[in-house]
Amino acid sequence: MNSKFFEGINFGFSKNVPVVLQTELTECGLSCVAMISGYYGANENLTDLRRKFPLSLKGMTLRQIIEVCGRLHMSNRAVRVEVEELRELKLPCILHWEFNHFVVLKAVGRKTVTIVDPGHGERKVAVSELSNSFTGVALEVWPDIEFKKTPPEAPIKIRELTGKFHGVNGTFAQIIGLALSLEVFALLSPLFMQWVLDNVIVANDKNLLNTLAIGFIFLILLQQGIGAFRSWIMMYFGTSMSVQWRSNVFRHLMSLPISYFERRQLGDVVSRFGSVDSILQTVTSSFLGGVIDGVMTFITLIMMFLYSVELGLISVSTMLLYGLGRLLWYRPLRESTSETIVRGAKTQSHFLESIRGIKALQLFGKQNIRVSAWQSLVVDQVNAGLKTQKLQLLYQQWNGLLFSLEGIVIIWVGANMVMESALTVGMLMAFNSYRSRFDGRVGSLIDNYFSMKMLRVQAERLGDIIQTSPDENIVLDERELEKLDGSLELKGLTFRYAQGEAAIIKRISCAIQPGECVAIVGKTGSGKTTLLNLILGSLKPTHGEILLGNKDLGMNGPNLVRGVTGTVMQDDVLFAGSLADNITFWDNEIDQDHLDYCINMAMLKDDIGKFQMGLNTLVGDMGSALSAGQKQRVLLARALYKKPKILILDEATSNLDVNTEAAINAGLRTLKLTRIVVAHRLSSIEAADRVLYIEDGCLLLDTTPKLFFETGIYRSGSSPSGEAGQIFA
Ligand SMILES: Nc1ncnc2c1ncn2[C@@H]1O[C@H](COP(=O)(O)OP(=O)(O)OP(=O)(O)O)[C@@H](O)[C@H]1O
Repeated sequence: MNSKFFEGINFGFSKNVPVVLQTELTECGLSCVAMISGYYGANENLTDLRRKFPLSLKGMTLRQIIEVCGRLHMSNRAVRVEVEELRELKLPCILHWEFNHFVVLKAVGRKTVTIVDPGHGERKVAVSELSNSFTGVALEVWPDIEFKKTPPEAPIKIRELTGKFHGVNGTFAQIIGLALSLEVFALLSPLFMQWVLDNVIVANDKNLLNTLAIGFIFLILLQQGIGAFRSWIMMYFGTSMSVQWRSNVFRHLMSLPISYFERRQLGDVVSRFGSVDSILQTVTSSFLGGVIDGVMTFITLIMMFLYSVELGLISVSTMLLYGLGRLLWYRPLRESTSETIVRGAKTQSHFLESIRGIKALQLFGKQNIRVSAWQSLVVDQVNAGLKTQKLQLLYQQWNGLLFSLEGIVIIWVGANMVMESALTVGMLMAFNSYRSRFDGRVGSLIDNYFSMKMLRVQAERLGDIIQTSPDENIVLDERELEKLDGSLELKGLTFRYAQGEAAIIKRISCAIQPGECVAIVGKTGSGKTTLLNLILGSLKPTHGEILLGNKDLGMNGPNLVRGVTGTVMQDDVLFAGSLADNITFWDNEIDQDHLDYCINMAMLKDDIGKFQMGLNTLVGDMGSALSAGQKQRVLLARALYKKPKILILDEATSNLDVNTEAAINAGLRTLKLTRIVVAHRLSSIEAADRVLYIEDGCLLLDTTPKLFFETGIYRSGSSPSGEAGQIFA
C-alpha cells in the first residue's frame, strides 16, 4: 500500500508543527496552511505562497483556504465540532478563531489544548476557555497522493541582508590584529603569579620580584593602551557600518510597492527596520568575539595541556556539558524571543495608531478603551519577555552549578597532584588561571555561536523587507518621457484584489486623447479609485493592458506613468515643512514663477496672503495646520508644480465651496494637459469633455456630460432623507 496512505492516518506520534508566523495583517490562513504542509514535510515558504495565492486586505475565507490546500495537494474536510469533540479530529488541523482569525490546533490534552497562533506562536489554552474563542468550525488537512515533500529552505544569510559595505575590510583586519595582540598579553599574566610563587617566595629573591613587577606593570600599560585604541576603532567601525546598512535598508524600503505597506501594521514595519541594529550589534560583538575566542581557546587549551593532561580533560568535559545545555535551551529560547519581538511590534503599532487617531479617540471619549487594550498588549509582551527571562535564569543556574563543581574537582585533583609532586603550587595556580580563561573563552564562543543562530529570528524579520522586490522599473530616459503626449488607452482591463474574490474592475476598454478632460463617475464603491490606482501602477491588472502613448505600462513599470502624471488622491498627505517645501516637494532649485503660477491655479493666493509667514508658513504634521479645503488646494498646487502631462484628481475638490471649485475647473481647462477626474459634484462633471460611468466595476457609459445627464442616471432629486441635490437613479 502507498506510504502516502499511512501518512494520512493519525498514529498519534508527535512530529513537530513548524511555527510560521504571519507577516502581513491578513495572512493567518496562509500561515496555517504553511504550518500544516511543513508538518507533513513540504516546507512551503510564506513569501512564495503569498506570490502564488495573492490575498486581499479583507483576509482569507475558509473557502479560500480549502482552495489553497487543494492546490498544494492536501485533502481536507471542514467540520463543525464541539469543544469536547476536538480530540477526535485529525491533528494538526485548522481552527476558526474569534470569527476573524485562524490558528493551528496541535495537541489536545485533558485540561489544555496546544495551539499555534500565526500571530504570536505556540501557546496552551485551557479547555474551559476554548469556547470564548473557538467558533466551532475546524478544517482537517492531510496530504493526498500527489503531495510532494520539499526540504526546508536554508536560513537567510546575514550577507544577503547587509548589501555592500565600503571601506570596512581594512578596519576589520586592524581590529582583529589589535584584539589578538591584547590576548597575547593576557596569556602572559598568569606567569607572574607562577614565577612569584615558585621562584621569588621559595628563593626569597626580592630583586627578581621587583624586576617581575616592573616588567608586568609595563605589560599592563601596553595592554591598556592597545585596548583603548581597539575600542576607538570598534566605535568607528560599528558606527560606519550601522549608517551604511540602515541607509541601504531604508533606500530599499522606500522603493517597495505601495501594497507592501498597506498589508502591514506601521509598528511592525518599524520593528522590522529596527532589526538592523540588533543584528549589527550581535554581528560586530559576536562575530568578532567569536574569531578571537576561537583562536585564543586553542592557544589556552595547549597551555593547559602542557601543565596537566588530566586537569585539561576535566575542563574540556565541562565545556562539552555546557555546550549541550546551550543546545537544549536553544529552541525554546528562540521561540520565546520571537514571540517577545512580535508582541512588542503589536504594542508599538497600537501605540502609533492611537497617537495618529487621538482626535477621534477624544471626540468619541474612547481613550479608556484604547488604554486598556494597550495595557493588555503590554502585559502579553511582558509575559513573553518573562518567559525568555525565566529560561535564561534556569540556564544561568545550570551554568553556575556546572562551573562551581568543575572548580572543586580541579582543585581536588590538582592538590593531590601537588602532594604527589606532579605539579608545583605555582603551576596549579597558573593552571587555574588558564582554566578560568578557557572556561570564559569557550563559554563565550558557544554563546556567540548561539547568538548568531538566534539572529535568525531578527534576520527573518528583516528579510521580509530585504527580500521583497521593489517595483520593476526600467531606467527612465527624460527624452522618452518628453515624447509622451498624455494619451492613455485601457484595453480589456480587469482587476480583482485576490484570487477567488469578485472582480472590482471588469473588462474596461477606452481611449483618452491628449488634452481631454474625462470625469469618472459612479456610485460609491463602484471601483473608481481602484481604476485610478491601476492607471498609476499602484495595482497590477489581473487581465488587460494600459498603454501610455504607445508604451505598455506593464512592461515599463510604474515610474513611466508616475513621471508624467500629477495626482491628488483621496488619502494624500502633506509632510512637516513649509508650504513652499510641500508644493515644490523640496525642490533644490525652486522655479518661483512657476510656483506662483501653480498657487494662482489652485486659488491659494489669497489664503497665503493672509498667512503671516506667507509661503514659509509651516503646514504642521501631515498638514494639520491647514483647513481641509486649503490642504486640497496645496495638494493640487503640488501636482501642478510637477508640470504633468496627465492630471489625475480623485475627489480633489470635494472640500471646496462650489464657487472656488468652479474657478479652479475654469483655470485647469486652459491648461494643455489630459485630466482624469473622479467627482461626485455636478459642476466637476459638467466641466469635463467626457463622462465614463462605472457601475459595479463595468464601464456602462462613455459619453458627453450633456448626454449623460439626459440618461437620468444622475439627476436632480432628493435623497431618502429628503435632502435635495444630485443623486444616482
Ligand atoms: N485593498 C483592498 N482590498 C480589498 N478590497 C478593496 C481594497 N480597496 C478597495 N476594495 C474594494 O473595492 C471596491 C471598490 O473600491 P473603490 O475605492 O475603488 O471604490 P470607489 O468607487 O472609489 O468608492 P468611493 O466613491 O467611495 O471612493 C469596494 O468594494 C472596496 O471595498
